[in-house]
Amino acid sequence: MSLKCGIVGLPNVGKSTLFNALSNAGAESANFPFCTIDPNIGLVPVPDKRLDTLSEIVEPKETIPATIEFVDIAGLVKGASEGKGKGNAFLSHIREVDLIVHVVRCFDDEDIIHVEGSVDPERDIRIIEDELILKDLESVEKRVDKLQKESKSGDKKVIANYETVKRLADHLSVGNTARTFEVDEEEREAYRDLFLLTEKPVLYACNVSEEDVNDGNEWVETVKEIASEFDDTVVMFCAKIEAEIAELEPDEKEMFLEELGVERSGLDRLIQSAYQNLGLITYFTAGPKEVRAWTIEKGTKAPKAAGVIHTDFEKGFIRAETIAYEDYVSLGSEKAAKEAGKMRQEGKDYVVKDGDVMLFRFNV
Ligand SMILES: Nc1ncnc2c1ncn2[C@@H]1O[C@H](COP(=O)(O)OP(=O)(O)OP(=O)(O)O)[C@@H](O)[C@H]1O
Ligand SMILES: [Mg+2]
Repeated sequence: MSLKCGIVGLPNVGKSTLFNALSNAGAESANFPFCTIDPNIGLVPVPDKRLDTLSEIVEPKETIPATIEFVDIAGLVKGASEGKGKGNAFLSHIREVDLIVHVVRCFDDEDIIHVEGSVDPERDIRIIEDELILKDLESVEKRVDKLQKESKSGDKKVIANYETVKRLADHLSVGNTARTFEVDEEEREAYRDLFLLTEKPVLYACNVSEEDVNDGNEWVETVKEIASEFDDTVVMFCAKIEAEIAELEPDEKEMFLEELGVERSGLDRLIQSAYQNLGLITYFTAGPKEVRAWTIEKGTKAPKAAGVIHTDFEKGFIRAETIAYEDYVSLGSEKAAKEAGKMRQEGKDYVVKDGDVMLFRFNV
């Protein structure tokens, strides 16, 4: 399972610099996976200290991190929803993503052209949001027309759906996002399959100057205020620094970060936030051949989690031998955890927890 994050924003705000840093960072992390699927799509490893710790204990042949997919989408301009600047193609790329990483320019630099002529995160966010809303409105209006025709049949369900989408069209047309539209699950059925752009969760990535990378600036505060309204996450980073860090070897990277006075790079924080925002958690498998992080959605039960490794594991699931990450590490080995009674036998209704170290028993 690979969930996609789309990097979205105005032109020239640092999207590609961020994407390149992400891809380089992956290429570097030695034994696994940055793999470029397309110049603009990359599988990026999710940094996780726990995986490194397990690996130090087990000393496997290979260590394999979880990954998420990032897509670098070309800059959107005002009028994109009417096809300006290849807007329609770019907007359709956004349709395919699970999370929008909205890069906002929060740095001043006369040499770097800003399409709107000045730095103003509030205005910039609004421009992008408006284009997404307009595109959604277009899809919803088509649905309104279709359901209006169909509702002539007198079918109660169709009429109810028609009323829902009409209400949604009104909501969007005054500049609101689909996320703030109040509906219950049944009503949402009327338009769920439209995959509206403004229903997707957003993570704001504030691109600041080198000087502001530790303390931020007023522009970042503005973005935080906007984001707080919908509980969206804000991550601050400097694309320029990240591009430099991505070129470094892992030990050089640590030294560089220490000099900067930060523990994790902006990129690492961004990847981790994206992962969390997608509602994803990690469980581990740990053996001499490989120590590996696997991605599941929060709330996944053991058989389905096993199915991420192999469909046979799910079909023939018997039980999962589970050790919590903390127990594994504090006791120092699988064997010690087992002897201390910390290995649990979990059945098919067990909801897998973040950090569980698991061994699946199954028959085929
Ligand atoms: N934090 C920063 N400080 C200074 N310069 C930066 C910073 N981030 C990016 N830049 C510079 O801004 C310019 C535009 O960056 P980039 O090409 O990544 O933008 P983009 O959003 O991908 O643009 P487009 O939408 O046109 O593809 C580059 O010259 C880059 O080096
Ligand atoms: Mg670009």
